[in-house]
Amino acid sequence: MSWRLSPDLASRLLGGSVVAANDEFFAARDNLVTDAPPSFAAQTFGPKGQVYDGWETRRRREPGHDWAIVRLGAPGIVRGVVVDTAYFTGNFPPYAAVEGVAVDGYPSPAELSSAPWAPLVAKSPLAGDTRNEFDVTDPHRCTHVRLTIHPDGGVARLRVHGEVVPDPALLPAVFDLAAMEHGALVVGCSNMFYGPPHRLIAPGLARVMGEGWETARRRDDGNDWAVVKLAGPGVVRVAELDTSHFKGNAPGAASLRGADARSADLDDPAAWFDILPRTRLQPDTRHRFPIPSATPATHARLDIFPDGGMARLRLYGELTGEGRAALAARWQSTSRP
Ligand SMILES: NC(=O)NC(NC(N)=O)C(=O)[O-]
Repeated sequence: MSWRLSPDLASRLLGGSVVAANDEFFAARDNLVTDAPPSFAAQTFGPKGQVYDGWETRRRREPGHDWAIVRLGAPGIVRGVVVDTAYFTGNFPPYAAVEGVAVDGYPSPAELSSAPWAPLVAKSPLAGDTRNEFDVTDPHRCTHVRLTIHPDGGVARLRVHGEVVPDPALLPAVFDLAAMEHGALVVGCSNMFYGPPHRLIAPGLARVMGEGWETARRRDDGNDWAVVKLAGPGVVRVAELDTSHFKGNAPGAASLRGADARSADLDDPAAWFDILPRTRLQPDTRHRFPIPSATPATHARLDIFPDGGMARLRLYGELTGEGRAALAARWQSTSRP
């Protein structure tokens, strides 16, 4: 799978935050991790100048560079970075570099400044008003990244795509096996006309309909679906199907099935067993269902009938012993020596 389809670990959707920057005279650093695409309205002048949806520093009058530090929403391995200079034309930085570091606990900006930063993207030329994409090959996990721009200017968004690597010490016995913040991933869906399916597994409650997964109206006899790769092999105990905010467009019913990719081919329909049989849903409701099946799954498939929107899917359960051991090994193997 291309890193472009993997979660943006820096995004506010996952809880990312721009914890420090040396300058943000023209436009606030916080905008770097806004989940929505950047926007622009010409001729909108505030007291400091033209208003930009991004991070923008003042013009340097002495040599140097500007920087911003992002705490990722979840620790993870970075596979690709987008330095998006959307709408910055006469004021984009000609060069940028990105570094990463994994720090335990909750470091202050001062502690981060002396952390052992490692290069993720070497100092590289940027184009203005462009999604500047960079592959990253460093295999170690990061908790923070630092964007450096040379010498100054504006960047609309910093996207840090990669794989979440959850800390096994922080996972209780029963947790949401389908949560993005625990390393789960939406690996396929039938339709995402109005909203991408990864929002189904984002942290917290959706605040509006636009924060959920929504398909187009179907005009055939089929139904829409999404498949989630779970945080690890586990047994689902309680499923939450949340149709919050979908009032005129909630699915009429849904079902959940599981499969174990370690022993079965996911393309084989016989691989899938019932977690929740087809069940009627109500609009704008957080439904919770106890799950009697004790069969471990690595993947879960949500079918909605026939189409519509879902705010969240939560699959609370336990990892198998093997699953927990695999997460511990991955945490170890992604540590920087
Ligand atoms: N017209 C501008 O965008 N000028 C300046 N930037 C802002 N935000 O006003 C600048 O010097 O980069």
